[in-house]
Amino acid sequence: MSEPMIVLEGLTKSYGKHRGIENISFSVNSGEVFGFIGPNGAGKSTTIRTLMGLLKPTGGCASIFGLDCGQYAAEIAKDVGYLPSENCYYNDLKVREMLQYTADLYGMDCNSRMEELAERLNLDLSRKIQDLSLGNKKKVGIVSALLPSPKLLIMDEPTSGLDPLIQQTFYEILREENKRGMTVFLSSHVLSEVQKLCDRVAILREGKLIDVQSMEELRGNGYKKISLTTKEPIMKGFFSIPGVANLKQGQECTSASFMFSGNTMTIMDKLHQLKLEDIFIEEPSLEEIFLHYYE
Ligand SMILES: Nc1ncnc2c1ncn2[C@@H]1O[C@H](COP(=O)(O)OP(=O)(O)OP(=O)(O)O)[C@@H](O)[C@H]1O
Repeated sequence: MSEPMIVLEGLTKSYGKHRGIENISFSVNSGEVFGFIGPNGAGKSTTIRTLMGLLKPTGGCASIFGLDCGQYAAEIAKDVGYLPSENCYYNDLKVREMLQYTADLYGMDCNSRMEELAERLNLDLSRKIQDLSLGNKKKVGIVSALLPSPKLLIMDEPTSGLDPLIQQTFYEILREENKRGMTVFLSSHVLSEVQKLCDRVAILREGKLIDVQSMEELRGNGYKKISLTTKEPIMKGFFSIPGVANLKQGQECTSASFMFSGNTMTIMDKLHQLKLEDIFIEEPSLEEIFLHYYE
């Protein structure tokens, strides 16, 4: 069993009267790719900034590498690559100079890695930061976080603003780095992204942790998505049986879609009673599995 690399215990941060995050507890193991997911305003950035020691918690505590995040922020930062949700750069610098500055901070010679990452992400090292598009600025942040080959990578919404092809390259890079031993903690409000990359995911809503699940658990919860049309109207309450969720019926009552988890024979018996015109039984997307968390 691998050691926890990040531990949050009852972590709370309020901004005066405004809620930030409340009583968040979970841990991220060494070697994991861990997703942190929630809609806008859920508290992802607040949590990450607290982990980086940029915000002081108003309750609870957090540690990275066994060190308290507030007290040992500088010590921790030596082994962490961090991509904030919004980056502030020295606009006058060229991309290469900016990245060299990062390498110097870590006291490392990262030239060949800089060239390689920039080439893969299609980032022009000779341009001035101020002339870059938002997406290209994001790439500077990504390269900067990856540059020192940190033990732990913490990224806040890394792919927002990146075009789909570059996103794919970014996912490849993360997978390779993870194989070589880098632990990854990333926040996102895009489930498909988390689905592609992560081993486990923490689900956040309105500042509170709702659940922590492995991708296998999420996938293996047995839900099937069933959509059907019938030749005759379906009676009201026909699908009021255990295991049916998110039922939606058409106005004419000749179509229905729902999620089902339970005994296959029970639902097959039910379906058998209908004069079916068409039926689709599919694996639901993560979005659909997650829906009930946010309803
Ligand atoms: N400096 C601040 N002062 C007051 N309230 C804040 C401050 N920063 C964040 N909040 C509040 O804390 C809550 C969590 O915000 P946070 O930015 O952490 O969420 P998020 O999940 O990262 O969302 P997004 O994806 O939109 O960045 C929100 O209700 C937000 O309004």
